[in-house]
Amino acid sequence: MNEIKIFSPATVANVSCGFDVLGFCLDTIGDEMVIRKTTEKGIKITKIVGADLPFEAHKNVASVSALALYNHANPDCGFEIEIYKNIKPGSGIGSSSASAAGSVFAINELLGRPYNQTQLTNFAMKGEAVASGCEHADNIAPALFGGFTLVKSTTPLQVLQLPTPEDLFVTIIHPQIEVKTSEARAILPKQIPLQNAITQWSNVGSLVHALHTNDYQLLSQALVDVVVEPYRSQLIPHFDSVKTEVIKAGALGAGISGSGPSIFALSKSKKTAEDVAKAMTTIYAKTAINFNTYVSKINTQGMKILS
Ligand SMILES: Nc1ncnc2c1ncn2[C@@H]1O[C@H](COP(=O)(O)OP(=O)(O)O)[C@@H](O)[C@H]1O
Ligand SMILES: N[C@@H](CCOP(=O)(O)O)C(=O)O
Repeated sequence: MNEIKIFSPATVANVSCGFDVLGFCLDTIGDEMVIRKTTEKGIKITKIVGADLPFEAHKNVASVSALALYNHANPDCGFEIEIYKNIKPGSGIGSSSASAAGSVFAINELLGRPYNQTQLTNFAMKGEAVASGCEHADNIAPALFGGFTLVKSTTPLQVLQLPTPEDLFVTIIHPQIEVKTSEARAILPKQIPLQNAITQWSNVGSLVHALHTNDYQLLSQALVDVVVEPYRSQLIPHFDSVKTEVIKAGALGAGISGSGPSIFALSKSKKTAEDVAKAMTTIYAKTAINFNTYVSKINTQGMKILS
């Protein structure tokens, strides 16, 4: 095989209580990428459609992660990368991760799969670090493994795959203002009060238990973030109203998707997720802010090979 076309999914990191460790993968939103072998050695970005992103290999996260794998594998060919962006950069639904994870997934396929998902995650984290200033894996892991993931540690990298309850649906609203992950990280405090830490780790444990036991009530109670949300929600206009209205519409809970500005909500059925989308839309429709809404199942497969 000399060429591959893939669907590289959007992801929701943090899932309220799990800053930098929890994430899940989306089904209906994602980029497409075409990667092909070349006789000329090295990694080149040859086409970017849908976003204004750098072509320089050391600046684009897709080539940075691809180079990490390439330098390790030292194959006797090169690769060129085409990126078709559907996930807006700075949206909070893992735009940079989709590129960073997509390129290593595709090159691994073209090389006959020498690396496992954990090794691919490690390579992709090098790209993610260019975008966010930090090697976090909470978007990369669900993009590569699919479903819900928990990053137990990054050094050494250990990713736990969590179960996905059958009826769980996600609603996303993306108000079109850009929040750079690096900036949304810079505003966070370096230390947190002990009582907040206790609340947060009790919620992370409960959320993981709820996924294992299909306990939607516990899941709803656990979708709370007392550590990061109080700071970042100030960057997102109408965040509090959206949260209040989506709960009235039947959502189990809602929070900031990744570093924002997207807001996610989880619901127990597609119908409720669609009602939640209407509630979100009603709020932003009254403002001058452009927005997109999406309803998606959790994608348990992760990356998809299109051809
Ligand atoms: N292939 C790429 N896809 C998306 N963003 C990229 C890519 N390469 C570099 N970037 C940079 O990464 C930043 C967007 O990443 P980030 O702030 O983490 O947003 P997101 O939450 O959407 O991933 C932008 O500064 C963008 O220029
Ligand atoms: N844990 C990170 C996740 C960033 O996600 P993104 O989709 O905004 O890139 C953080 O919260 O900083």
